[in-house]
Amino acid sequence: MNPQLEKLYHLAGSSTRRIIGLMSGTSLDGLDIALCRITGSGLTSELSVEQFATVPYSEDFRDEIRSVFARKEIDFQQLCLLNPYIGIRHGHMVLDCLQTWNIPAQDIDLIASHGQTVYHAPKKQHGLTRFPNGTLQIGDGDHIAVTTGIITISDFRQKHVAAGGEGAPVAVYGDYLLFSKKGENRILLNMGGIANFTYLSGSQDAREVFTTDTGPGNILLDAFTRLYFHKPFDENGTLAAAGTPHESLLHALKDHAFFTSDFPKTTGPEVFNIEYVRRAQQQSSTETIEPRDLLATLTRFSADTIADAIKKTIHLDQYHTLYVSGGGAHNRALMGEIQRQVPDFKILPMQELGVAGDAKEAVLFALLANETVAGGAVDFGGRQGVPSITMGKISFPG
Ligand SMILES: Nc1ncnc2c1ncn2[C@@H]1O[C@H](COP(=O)(O)OP(=O)(O)OP(=O)(O)O)[C@@H](O)[C@H]1O
Ligand SMILES: CC(=O)N[C@H]1[C@@H]2OC[C@@H](O2)[C@@H](O)[C@@H]1O[C@H](C)C(=O)O
Repeated sequence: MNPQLEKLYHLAGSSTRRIIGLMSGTSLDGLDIALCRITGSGLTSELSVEQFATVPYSEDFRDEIRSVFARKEIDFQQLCLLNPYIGIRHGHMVLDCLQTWNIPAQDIDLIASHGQTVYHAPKKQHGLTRFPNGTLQIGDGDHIAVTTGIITISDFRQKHVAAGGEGAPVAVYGDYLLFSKKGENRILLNMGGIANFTYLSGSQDAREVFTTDTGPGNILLDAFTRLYFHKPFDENGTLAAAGTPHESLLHALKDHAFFTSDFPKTTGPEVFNIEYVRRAQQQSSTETIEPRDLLATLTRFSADTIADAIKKTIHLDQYHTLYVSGGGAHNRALMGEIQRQVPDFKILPMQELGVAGDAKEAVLFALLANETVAGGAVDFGGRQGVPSITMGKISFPG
């Protein structure tokens, strides 16, 4: 037997695994690195986060990615080169963290790498009937494995697409295994560049699980804060809080097919970008709006579309607790607006469930890898959007 395969075989049979989850999302703020200890698999998985760090991307690295990010037309050589380059850079970021944490690479069983999404094209968005849903994550797993010497599982979203999904949201699998609780209806809202949520029924029945993207989270707020205030994001939402939302612009922003198409659905910066807002400004004759008022309007846009998606898909006559994660949880203007729209919900930070909100997505990829080697497919009842599968491709270091 190939010794690497043998190693993996033993790993699959052992009771506990140490897995590093890697996530770099649509905000391009950096690489989230979560070292997790996972015991068991499936609904009996027990996970503890031993270490967590976000390694910020340098402005140069961000610009390299931006040159191919969510663009229909790109320099193809740049994409070809970024695929190994991001893998190698991510590998080195892991090694640097391990050194800081004083943990030898040999003590790590697996890396679970999401990669960098560069383009997301669900059918509902591209509209080309002869093509399937499409999504592309780069930063190849072979390069991470060879750079770190650690078996790497990567490219999770393709199996989801192959099984009929849109390639996202995939956090739902880990959400269900780690955070569903008998007797409590939970909504786990993640506000990164794009916002999404998972609904976990208090029945704990996997077939009642629901997940969808809702539209923009921070992505438009970041873009206009950068443009007008030369800062990476609207810290704590203070700029938006100093402005006044503009109703006709808000109306124009919501006038898009994404918001009327059926749930579940996914989206990305291919749709929600600066040009999207500029078009809505033209449509509502608000081109000269004050930057703070624009941010206040965009904050309402995110909050309204998040609350609308929840109200349209979940029966609100029952008691619900909403747990928030992702960078948007730090934005008080956004959080305040969401609470105003679902006044009966108890809103708590993800931390209450034992995982820090900023670490959640990286942790969930570690859990997906754990399922790939030691678990199996949970039966979500063939429900559209949550295929019953395990995901990821395995890369050996040698
Ligand atoms: N203190 C803060 N105040 C306001 N916003 C914040 C704060 N800290 C982080 N953010 C926001 O969170 C963003 C990063 O969030 P996160 O890392 O969850 O996104 P992501 O994982 O890149 O996106 P996605 O989940 O869509 O892939 C920042 O770009 C910023 O907009
Ligand atoms: C294609 C892609 O990378 N989508 C991301 C993005 O960021 C948030 C939202 O859009 C979500 O659907 C997804 O990530 C999370 C981790 C998911 O798949 O659950």
